[in-house]
Amino acid sequence: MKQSLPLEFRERMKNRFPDNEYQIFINSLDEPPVKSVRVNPRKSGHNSVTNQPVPWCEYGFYLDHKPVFTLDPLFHAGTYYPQEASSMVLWYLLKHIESEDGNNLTVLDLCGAPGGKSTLIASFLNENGLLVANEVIRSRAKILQENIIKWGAPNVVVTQSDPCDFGKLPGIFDVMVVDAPCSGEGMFRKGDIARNEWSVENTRICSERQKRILKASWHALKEKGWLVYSTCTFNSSENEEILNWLINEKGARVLKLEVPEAWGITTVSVGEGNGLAFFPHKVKGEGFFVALLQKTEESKPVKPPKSSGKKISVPSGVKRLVKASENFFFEENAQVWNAFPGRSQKTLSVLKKHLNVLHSGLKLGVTGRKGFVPDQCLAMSWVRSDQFPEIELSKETALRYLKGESITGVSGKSLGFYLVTCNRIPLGFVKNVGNRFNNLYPKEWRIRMNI
Ligand SMILES: C[S@@+](CC[C@H](N)C(=O)[O-])C[C@H]1O[C@@H](n2cnc3c(N)ncnc32)[C@H](O)[C@@H]1O
Repeated sequence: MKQSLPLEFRERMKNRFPDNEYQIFINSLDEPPVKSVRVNPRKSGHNSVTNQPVPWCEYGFYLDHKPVFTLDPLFHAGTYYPQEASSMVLWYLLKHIESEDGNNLTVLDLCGAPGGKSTLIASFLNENGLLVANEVIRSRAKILQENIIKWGAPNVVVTQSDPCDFGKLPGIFDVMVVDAPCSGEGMFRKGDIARNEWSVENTRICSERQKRILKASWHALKEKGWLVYSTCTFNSSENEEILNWLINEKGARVLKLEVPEAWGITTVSVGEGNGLAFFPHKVKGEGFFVALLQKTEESKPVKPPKSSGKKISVPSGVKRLVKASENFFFEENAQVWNAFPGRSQKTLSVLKKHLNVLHSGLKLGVTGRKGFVPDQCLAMSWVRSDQFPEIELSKETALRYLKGESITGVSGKSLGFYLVTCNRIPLGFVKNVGNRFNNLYPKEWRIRMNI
């Protein structure tokens, strides 16, 4: 039995709908949440995809039941991401931007953890695009980093920085996604936490925080750049009011978005355009609000720092680890090798100057006393070349591998590193040391659940 809805929330929502619709809306908040996943188009093999597509996102699917994701090796392999269906509408907005500006975009996901929107953007961008996935809270930034690595895209930078730090990077992003921390009214079906934490005062605090985040980072958007602003809440102080504030304070233009009626999305007029509101009694998804805005102000792009001019010699064995290695630049730091898309090298140097960069591109491995040790990031990457022999594991053995156990029952293999797979999808590395296969799966990613 869920906790009852806050009285003041009910009062506010009464004014949004006619009487009979209000009751249908309220009843819908006691229904179980809708289950959905978004698959990774660069890694096949997801076994729970249904024939019920999410209409506004090419790779989104509804599920009839919620599997225990932790017990599915393909979840750990980054073949899909459990994502709430309404928030996948970001795909539809990115399609709109693509129709005007193409797909070679530099995108910032400012409030990124745990990574739902970031992995969606990483799937959307082509190889010339760049995503900066940021999260200000350190522990959450680590989760974002893990999910990004599992997804396998080479053109992503993960940062842990305050929105103010992005203000030091004028005119750098074509698109900025601000999926703002909010009062979470749209999550009322998911449990009691959002209901318990809700208060009128909290919606006010959230609204102020949202303005602060936007004010601090606005400079980072290019002139004519796009802002995707979203929350998972219904109240206007965190939605329409924020858009009006952006119109008045920043001269932003709110786009008019057309959506098919069959989707059940409500358009809410703001300025010369509209926001899209997702009400759970009308759409198959949770409560959500999103709008697309365009910056009209001038923003002089920041100059990249002068390159050190230092050319390093990259061992051919390192280059061979990556497909189309000519498109990457390779860096070595304290014996750790990293590859990053050459086209975005200058942007990366700007980011490194002002932000706390946790991850950039593709960590290949470490050259130690006993030779090169490949990194987990390489196992997960979709630009890894076929340099490592594979060992296919059953689901049971794969789960034991993901718990950190060493692999047994494999014989007749030469010494060295192997990529272990399940359904031919890579999970990580093992090293055959003769009498056993050492498990190289990162300790902090291990499954702790009983299997
Ligand atoms: C709605 S969640 C983001 C969800 C994420 N975009 C996704 O799709 O998985 C909002 C995020 O904003 C972060 N956050 C909280 N306070 C913040 C602040 N003052 N500035 C920037 N981000 C903040 C939270 O830690 C949280 O990860």
